[in-house]
Amino acid sequence: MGPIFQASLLDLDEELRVGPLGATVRRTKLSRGAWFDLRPGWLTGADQLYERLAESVPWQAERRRMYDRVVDVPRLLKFYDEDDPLPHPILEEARRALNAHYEEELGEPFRTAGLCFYRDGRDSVAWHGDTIGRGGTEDTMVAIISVGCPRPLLLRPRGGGHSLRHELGHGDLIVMGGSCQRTWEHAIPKTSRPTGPRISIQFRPRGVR
Ligand SMILES: O=C(O)CCC(=O)C(=O)O
Ligand SMILES: [Fe+2]
Repeated sequence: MGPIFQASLLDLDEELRVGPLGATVRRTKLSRGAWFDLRPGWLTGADQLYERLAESVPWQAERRRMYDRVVDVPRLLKFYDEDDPLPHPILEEARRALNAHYEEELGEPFRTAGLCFYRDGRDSVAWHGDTIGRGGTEDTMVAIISVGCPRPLLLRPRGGGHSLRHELGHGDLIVMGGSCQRTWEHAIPKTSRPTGPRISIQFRPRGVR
């Protein structure tokens, strides 16, 4: 059993399902050919998904070399490669729906699913772009579903500049596209405010990390 997420009362009786995309998706253009799409509340009944993922995903604590030190990665991780069964059928459905909406523009399907578990406000992801694979040299897309407690996702132009802040709430979808991974950076900052757990599910094309 992971950290407790206070289920949103409104959500409790709702069926777990993905909503429509289409005209409900709002695109914001950034500089240098980057953009992001937002679809708040794409997943309804998301409490069930949060609970299942928190309990049943074999979460991994990782350590990474940072210069001359080895440090704990400040979040738990689990990567599902393209042929791995996803840990909940709604994620297969979400990926199919994302592909129906984005595949033509993306030029290939979303295939892999990376999961992150932010246990509390001390967990975070530092400024970065997903530049492994196609994301480093060409336009691509990364689609993220957020469940659990809201956390802000920050975006800033690579090399510095004003950052944009979007609170990603329970069931929300954000898709970063165009040149976003190589010309902009994103982060989930730490916070000292009491913050419950959040799980993010990132769908990416083959090879992008
Ligand atoms: O948790 C998120 O929404 C972002 C995660 C992320 O940027 C990554 O894993 O590359
Ligand atoms: Fe990322």
